[in-house]
Amino acid sequence: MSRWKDMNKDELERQFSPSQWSHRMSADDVIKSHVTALKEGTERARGLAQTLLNVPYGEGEGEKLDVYVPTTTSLDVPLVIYLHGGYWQFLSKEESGFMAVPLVHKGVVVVAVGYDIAPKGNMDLMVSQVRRSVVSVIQQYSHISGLYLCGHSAGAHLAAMILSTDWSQYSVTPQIKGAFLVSGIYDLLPILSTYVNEPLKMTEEVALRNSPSQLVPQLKLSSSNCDIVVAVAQKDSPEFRKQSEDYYKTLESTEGLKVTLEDVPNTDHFNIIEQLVDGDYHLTQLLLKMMGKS
Ligand SMILES: N[C@@H](CC(=O)c1ccccc1NC=O)C(=O)O
Repeated sequence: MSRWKDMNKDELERQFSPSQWSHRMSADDVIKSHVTALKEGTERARGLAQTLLNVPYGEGEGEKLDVYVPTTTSLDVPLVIYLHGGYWQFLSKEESGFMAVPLVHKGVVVVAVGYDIAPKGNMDLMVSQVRRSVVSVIQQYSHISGLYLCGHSAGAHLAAMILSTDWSQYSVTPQIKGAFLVSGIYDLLPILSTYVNEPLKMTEEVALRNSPSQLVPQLKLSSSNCDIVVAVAQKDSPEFRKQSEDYYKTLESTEGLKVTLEDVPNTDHFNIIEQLVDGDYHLTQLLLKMMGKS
């Protein structure tokens, strides 16, 4: 029996307000500091790496991505696609290149994908956009040695939706070697009646068809060779932690999937991802190891 169904609206909204659970700062300050950290990290990456900014992956104004390119003579060049968080209604690719410095330094291409956040975009559109961005990336970068995904929060949800795609409707079938799902939401039903859904305006039907927890059979068909890391912050709220634990358990009990749960000590919902600017951070090391670049 899920706990969220027994909660009143206030408690549910508290559980799904990550900023209220930080052990480091007040709610307002942790969000301000998060945006600043991501912006500064992205500016630094744009200064240090070669970049291709605003590359279109579709016809829409918001269907653009940024590429951070390593200078390397190696033939073994993995590529990681980063999907930003922000509850499908905040942030953009403009502050999503922050993780590129340590990765590009090790010879990894980093792609930060933009998508139309709410209220401009809705859930179906965002999922369709990020799926098309993956197709576009593999068409443009056919020489890479491996394709990886990393997503934070709402971006981890979108990454899990990519892993759960029936690619028969697309021109190519991406082979995703690994996925890093950081502090994600995998069951959208609990947020339907909260403030998070106000700009999204999801119905129950929309929430169900866009919940990775409902799509595990498709994930098994499409992504059976993918290494999946489900990472969660020690200081994430109990309901956020439950989302990761439940999704991990469902994947883990599905035969043929390689999945690990990383409970990252001393982190909250925000610095669990911010620290990817640091090459020595546990998750950076794990990501590099997954790509054979540590
Ligand atoms: N109301 C949410 C806001 C939030 O999640 C957020 C806000 C701005 C930028 C990013 C956010 N979340 C995750 O990246 C919270 O309580 O944290």
